[in-house]
Amino acid sequence: MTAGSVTTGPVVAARGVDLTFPTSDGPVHALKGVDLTIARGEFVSFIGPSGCGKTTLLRCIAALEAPTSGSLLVNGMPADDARRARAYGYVFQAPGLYPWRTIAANIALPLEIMGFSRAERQARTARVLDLVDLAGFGGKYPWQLSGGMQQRASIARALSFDADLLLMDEPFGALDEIVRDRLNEALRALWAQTGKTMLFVTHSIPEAVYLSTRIVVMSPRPGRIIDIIDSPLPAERPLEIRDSADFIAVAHRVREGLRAGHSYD
Ligand SMILES: Nc1ncnc2c1ncn2[C@@H]1O[C@H](COP(=O)(O)OP(=O)(O)OP(=O)(O)O)[C@@H](O)[C@H]1O
Repeated sequence: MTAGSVTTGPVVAARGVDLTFPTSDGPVHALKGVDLTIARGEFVSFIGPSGCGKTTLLRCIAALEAPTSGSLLVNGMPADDARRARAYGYVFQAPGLYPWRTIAANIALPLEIMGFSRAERQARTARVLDLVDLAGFGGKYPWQLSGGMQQRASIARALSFDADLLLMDEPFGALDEIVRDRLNEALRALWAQTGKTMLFVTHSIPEAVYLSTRIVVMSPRPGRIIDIIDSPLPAERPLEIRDSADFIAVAHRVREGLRAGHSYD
């Protein structure tokens, strides 16, 4: 068994999840009535305008926020228990690598905290560096790597303890389009190779459509799900698939959902 893994049942089961933040300007309804079931091995993207609750939903799954009401199970257990069982790796928009540590030492940090032996840390670090195509860069410092390579290193760090679930909050948002295309291809390959469940927040329609087996379209005030699209695209996805009729049709449906949920205020 890998960290936090279970063999059956959904990875995420959310029923009527609401989250209201009390603020000095009154309550903010970050999430309202979220119902969502995510099966093992899915690649699910969350897309929607700023403030629709994408990050809040990911943070609830990670037990970094607690819903105000509703039920949320991760690997069949309360999200808090799943966090303690190290059910997930989390990748943020900024790579968040410590500049005084080498790439390998950054990746090994969670393993150090978890008490893995030195030999095990080295073996795992080498394996995940290989998975993100950074073999040979472990001895470099973050500033010696491009932005795209740094983000791959942060994905490697999230993979290092082999959780079955990867939560990614706009990991490629700050990168230029060409680098982003390459990382999208690499992430699909990584997903196919590892079979992990991936939850991915993005503002980009092409990125969501290219990557996902399902796309969750969200809308703000209150943050809610307005559409869930099963992708008809094949597993094999060269970048040129973006010119196909199926791709364009899904992108169109996502855009329509975003437009319907947009209040223009
Ligand atoms: N800790 C907090 N306290 C008060 N309000 C919050 C807090 N965290 C989020 N919010 C509010 O909840 C709503 C949802 O925020 P969230 O960050 O989840 O949206 P998002 O869809 O991820 O946005 P973005 O695309 O800009 O990252 C927003 O109105 C936000 O201002």
